[in-house]
Amino acid sequence: MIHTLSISDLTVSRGERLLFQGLDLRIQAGEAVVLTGANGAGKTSLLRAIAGLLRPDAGEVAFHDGDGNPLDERLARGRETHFLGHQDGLKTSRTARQELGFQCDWLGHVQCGLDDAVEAFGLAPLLDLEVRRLSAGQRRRLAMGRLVGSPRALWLLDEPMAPLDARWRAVFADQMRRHLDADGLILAAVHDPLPLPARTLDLGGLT
Ligand SMILES: Nc1ncnc2c1ncn2[C@@H]1O[C@H](COP(=O)(O)OP(=O)(O)OP(=O)(O)O)[C@@H](O)[C@H]1O
Repeated sequence: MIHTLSISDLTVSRGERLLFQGLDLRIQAGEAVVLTGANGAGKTSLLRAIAGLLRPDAGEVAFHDGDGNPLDERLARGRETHFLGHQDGLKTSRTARQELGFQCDWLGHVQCGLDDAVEAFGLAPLLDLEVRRLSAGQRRRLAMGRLVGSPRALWLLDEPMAPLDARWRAVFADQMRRHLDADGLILAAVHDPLPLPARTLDLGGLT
């Protein structure tokens, strides 16, 4: 299981633009880090680089277990990491039930986790609706169901709270606390503070 995420001397550009260089960051089990910075500073790009969806120009992203042994990058990313991006990544023609079932099967869930996801994010009344009929906040709650329905150590979250109302923000904050208590790791790009203890990495950038 991922115990430590280490980013060393990371440099990322998009097109001609250098977003950041020489970036170092270490996150351990039970820790949350919030990623701040102006629009376009490179928060999403950093999350994508960690997830293996964007190739950095230089530097290293490494994963280690609790004994300090290096983990295979592909397995750490493919089996132990959740990436919740701006797009919820849901198929709109399926019902919420079908989509949650599909997503959690694909990600390797256990059945009780699926029930927990429904319970955690109040999904029961939505399960027979097509995803296309859900509001933005309801879709985000469905997408969040994956985090609980298919437990993985590292959560990479891109403005996770954005479409949620106050009630569901509080619920998600509680889920994040539980994840940290269970030795999970969280890196979340945010524009508003997260309601939990977290270190901050500011990518700065022009407004
Ligand atoms: N596919 C792409 N090709 C070229 N440039 C891109 C691409 N995606 C993003 N960029 C550029 O990279 C820069 C960083 O974008 P990124 O989405 O990482 O910023 P961000 O900090 O997450 O911004 P926001 O707060 O607006 O979500 C921006 O200038 C953006 O225009």
